[in-house]
Amino acid sequence: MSRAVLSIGSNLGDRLAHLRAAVAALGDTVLVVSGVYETPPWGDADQPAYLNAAVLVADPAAGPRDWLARARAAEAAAGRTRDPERRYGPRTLDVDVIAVWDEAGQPVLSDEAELTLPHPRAHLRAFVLRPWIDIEPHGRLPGHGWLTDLLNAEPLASDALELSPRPDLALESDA
Ligand SMILES: Nc1ncnc2c1ncn2[C@@H]1O[C@H](COP(=O)(O)OP(=O)(O)OP(=O)(O)O)[C@@H](O)[C@H]1O
Ligand SMILES: Nc1nc2c(c(=O)[nH]1)N=C(CO)CN2
Repeated sequence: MSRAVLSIGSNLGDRLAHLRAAVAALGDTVLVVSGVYETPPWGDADQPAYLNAAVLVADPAAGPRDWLARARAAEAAAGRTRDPERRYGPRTLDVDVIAVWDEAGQPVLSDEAELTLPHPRAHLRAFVLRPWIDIEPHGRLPGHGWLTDLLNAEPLASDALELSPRPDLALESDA
């Protein structure tokens, strides 16, 4: 059983619809979806606020590259657009593969440019860790430790105060 945590984010157009489209595109691989958070832009301040969430997915047949391909397909399904000139600029939908575990429950590590695991900036991003804690309160980011420790220490603790839970924006259509 390969398991993965994906981070989804949107700050252009109908942000909630884009997140919902991502969850729909992941189909029955989706085990749990976090709450939705409104988050200040990270890495490039001059853009609108994001909606972010985390999704736990599983598929006995999927390898790490399959999760990347599915992330890209989910972005395409939501009509991903972005400004190619801006590294951390606005986008209709971003789906990142944060971490993958193999069938034995061991974290998959990779330093390839096309798929780096765990995601090389996940430990710096409250907008990734906070939603992930919703669905795995005792989770660990491989190589970095407990999610709650990471989020409770500076500088992420300050960033976490800037995240707004949006319980009014449910992602699962049957929620
Ligand atoms: N864990 C990963 N998840 C998603 N993409 C990855 C990962 N590791 C490497 N990549 C590669 O990163 C490249 C850029 O991805 P993307 O456009 O989503 O980056 P970004 O969202 O602008 O920045 P960031 O990766 O910091 O969120 C992709 O071509 C992809 O192959
Ligand atoms: N709050 C927030 N900021 C970001 C996000 C995101 O999903 N949420 N994604 C980015 C892409 O690299 C850059 N900055």
